[in-house]
Amino acid sequence: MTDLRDDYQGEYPILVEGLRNSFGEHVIHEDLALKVRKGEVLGVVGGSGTGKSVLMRSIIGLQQPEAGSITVLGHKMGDSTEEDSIDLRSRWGVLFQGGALFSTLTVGENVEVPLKQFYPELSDSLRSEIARFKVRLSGLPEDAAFKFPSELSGGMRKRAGLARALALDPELLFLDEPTAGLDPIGAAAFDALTRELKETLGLTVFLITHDLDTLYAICDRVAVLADKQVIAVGTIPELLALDHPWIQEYFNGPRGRAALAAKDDPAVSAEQDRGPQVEQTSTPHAGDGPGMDSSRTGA
Ligand SMILES: Nc1ncnc2c1ncn2[C@@H]1O[C@H](COP(=O)(O)OP(=O)(O)OP(=O)(O)O)[C@@H](O)[C@H]1O
Repeated sequence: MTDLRDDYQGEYPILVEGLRNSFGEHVIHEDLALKVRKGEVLGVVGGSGTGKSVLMRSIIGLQQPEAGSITVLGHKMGDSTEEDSIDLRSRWGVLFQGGALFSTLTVGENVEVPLKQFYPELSDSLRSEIARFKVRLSGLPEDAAFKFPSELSGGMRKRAGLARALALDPELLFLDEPTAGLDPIGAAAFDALTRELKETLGLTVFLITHDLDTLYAICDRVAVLADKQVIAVGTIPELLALDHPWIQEYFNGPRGRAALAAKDDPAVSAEQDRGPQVEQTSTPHAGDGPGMDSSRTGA
């Protein structure tokens, strides 16, 4: 297998341009563009059904787009040889909604699945040792490796899913609503773990969430999906400077204000305030509402 791990030096490990997805008459994305920066946690938000999961599935090759180009770690999706696309798949990890663990396998065996698939030459003992390490890395006690998913709490199952996503030492981590269904303490702990792993492992994280606390706590920037496109990308203060109605309602509504009030870490706040200028990635059109012209995108 070709090893492409060292050949990517670019600024944007994920580049999406002109993306179109539809199911029958139902157009989900039209001319959607997005650039994910290396080493950032990018939050992806949008109303229900705006196509956040379909976007993620398109990026990781589980959804064949009708048009557009998607470049991941310098490789154009769809253009690679079979060997290269297998190699590419080993460079990202995915935590799907609900964890998607195999219920008949223990946690450790779940983590071993991708190891077996991509590195069949590993001995059983080494594979099992790596799996136990990933389990611990995800904040679970080592004995969790020997338990079945049904024996774990929801929060522990999420961590088990994360352990599997980290099995191959990925450069990119995709998380689809990781804190959904967790109690506030469990959700905060998962957020802290995500941020810590991102820092220590140098991950780039694509994070779909409805959780405002998560956005405030760990996201470097947030991309907003609406009207079939990514209508804006920026730090939360930058997004708040736009007077798009959905953005205002989302971040400035009662829940948004509560999340802001709950955010008590000044370091996170300072980091967000220092963030880069907001990018407006879509072409403004009638549905974008007032304030989405390019003269208003800078915070
Ligand atoms: N395989 C499919 N076949 C038909 N329609 C689909 C398929 N997958 C997704 N859709 C539709 O595409 C739209 C976008 O779905 P998607 O799951 O990406 O939304 P989302 O933004 O992630 O929503 P939520 O926040 O509720 O999870 C929805 O209307 C959904 O019904």
